[in-house]
Amino acid sequence: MTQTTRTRITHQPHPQADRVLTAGALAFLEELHDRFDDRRLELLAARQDRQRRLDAGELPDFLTETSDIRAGDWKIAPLPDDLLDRRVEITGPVDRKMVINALNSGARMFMADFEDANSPTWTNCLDGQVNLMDAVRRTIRLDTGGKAYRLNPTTATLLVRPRGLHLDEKHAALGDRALSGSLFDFGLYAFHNAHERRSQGTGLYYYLPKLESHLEARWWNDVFTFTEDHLHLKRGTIRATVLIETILAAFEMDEILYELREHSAGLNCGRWDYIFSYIKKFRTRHDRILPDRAQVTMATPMMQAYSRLAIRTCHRRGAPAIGGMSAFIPVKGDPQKNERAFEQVRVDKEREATNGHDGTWVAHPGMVALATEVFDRLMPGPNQIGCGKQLDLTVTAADLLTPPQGKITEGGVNTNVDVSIQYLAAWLDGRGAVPIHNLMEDAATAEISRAQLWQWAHTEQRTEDGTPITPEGLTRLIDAHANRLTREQPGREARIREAAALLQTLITQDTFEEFLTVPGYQHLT
Ligand SMILES: CC(=O)SCCNC(=O)CCNC(=O)[C@H](O)C(C)(C)COP(=O)(O)OP(=O)(O)OC[C@H]1O[C@@H](n2cnc3c(N)ncnc32)[C@H](O)[C@@H]1OP(=O)(O)O
Ligand SMILES: O=CC(=O)O
Ligand SMILES: [Mg+2]
Repeated sequence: MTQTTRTRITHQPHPQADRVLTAGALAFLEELHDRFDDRRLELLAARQDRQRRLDAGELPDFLTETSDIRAGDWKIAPLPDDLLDRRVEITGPVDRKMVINALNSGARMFMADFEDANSPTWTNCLDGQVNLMDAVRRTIRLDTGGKAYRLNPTTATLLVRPRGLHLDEKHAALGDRALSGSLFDFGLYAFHNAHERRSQGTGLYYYLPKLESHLEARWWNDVFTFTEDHLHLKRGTIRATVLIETILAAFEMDEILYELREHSAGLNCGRWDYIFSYIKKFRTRHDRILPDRAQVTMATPMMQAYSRLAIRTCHRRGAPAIGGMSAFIPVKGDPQKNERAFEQVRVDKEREATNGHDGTWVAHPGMVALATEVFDRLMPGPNQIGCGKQLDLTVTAADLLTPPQGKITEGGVNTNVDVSIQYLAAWLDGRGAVPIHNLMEDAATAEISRAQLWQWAHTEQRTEDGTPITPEGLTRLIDAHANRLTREQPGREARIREAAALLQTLITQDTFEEFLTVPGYQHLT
């Protein structure tokens, strides 16, 4: 254990810790912690209070106390030039090779992810900061022996997604409290890159994950304002796109934009966490059960209402509404499956562009050209903010809350077990995004799988053929899948058993775990 200013770093030194955890950077993190961490914990407690009310039967609705904000005529601050055209955004973990590949991918934007796509090991989190510092300075390189990675002359604009409010950085503590993962990721990127960014004529651009209310947006806005003052940055140097990826935030889109209006760069439809949040918030309600994960597509009325409302809300406020991630990725060695994957992505992107989204997300460089072609064809200008689409739309609470029709199938149950074990095993290995059955899987998609298993077992659902879904039955299924996976993946038995044990606890315990990454983090070094 080493003592550095007031912050205790409780892990063996990272080889580049001297670059990242400088005295100045730690002092800044301490300022953020002292000013904002009590409020963060209060906001997390407020989430629990809200959950208790939902468990008692309350349903979300648009807030009465903020109706003047929804009715009012206001706009977010004008967008900087480099955030006007965001037609294709690639996302990926903060791994060095991925950062270079994503910046070179031809996408307009790259969201470097400390959240869903990152397994927050100490190494990954500190490596990520080093990689971003080098990317901002354009010195990032990698030689793998077989290949030399360098930045192209033209690269994507960088956006950074810090961890959500629920995650701690357990390797850095102040007093008896771990630092907030959000403030750690946000603060280090801001501290090390603000002045470089300013000298390059641009700003610090972020994505904010998993917000559940406009009060959480207010917290982030206060963090931004303090940071700008502290680092002597002009107001609005920091701009953030908020992911609308919880069912509760869908009822507060205007309010979230309003709170962040000096710092906003719009909203994004984070569809996977949105589905997870719907399951989580209504976990005990028999009238809100979702069918198999594969059936909850963006074409369903509930998901269409959410995406169209995001577009309408953003465009009334001069803000971009970015679409979401199709989980289809290129399929190697099977041209037919590959063609189907591209077709799925094409349909998804055409739906988004036609509805009025101003850009979209792709998971893989192989999908950049396709998504760009769709948006070039259907979005002639840099964005669709003034296009008038969705402006006459009315979305009711029922539109957002009515679950899509569909079935729970034996295949759906098996897929959820299989994907959950495989993803957890990868995450525990330090990989936060992986291809499984030719789909991109990350923390958000895996959350859907494990949350469905808990909900189906605890609300006594049956598959379409009448088989009851029970904790005991799921335990047997987890064992069977774990046995098969250990045979298929020699050398990984211990990890697969660890993942299976974690999954079993998550889905058989009486209480629903808020995030799988919270107990999972206890297993990570
Ligand atoms: C719900 C949400 O939050 S979505 C946002 C969070 N999720 C993500 O960001 C997932 C991003 N995608 C990925 O991580 C990856 O595409 C995966 C894990 C799904 C698949 O990765 P791989 O198995 O490595 O794919 P594949 O082998 O086809 O990669 C081919 C090349 O593309 C690169 N690549 C693949 N995906 C990406 C990406 N998102 N960004 C940059 N480079 C990428 C690989 O590094 C590899 O490079 P190389 O040829 O130089 O070695
Ligand atoms: O972060 C994105 C999502 O879909 O979840
Ligand atoms: Mg998400």
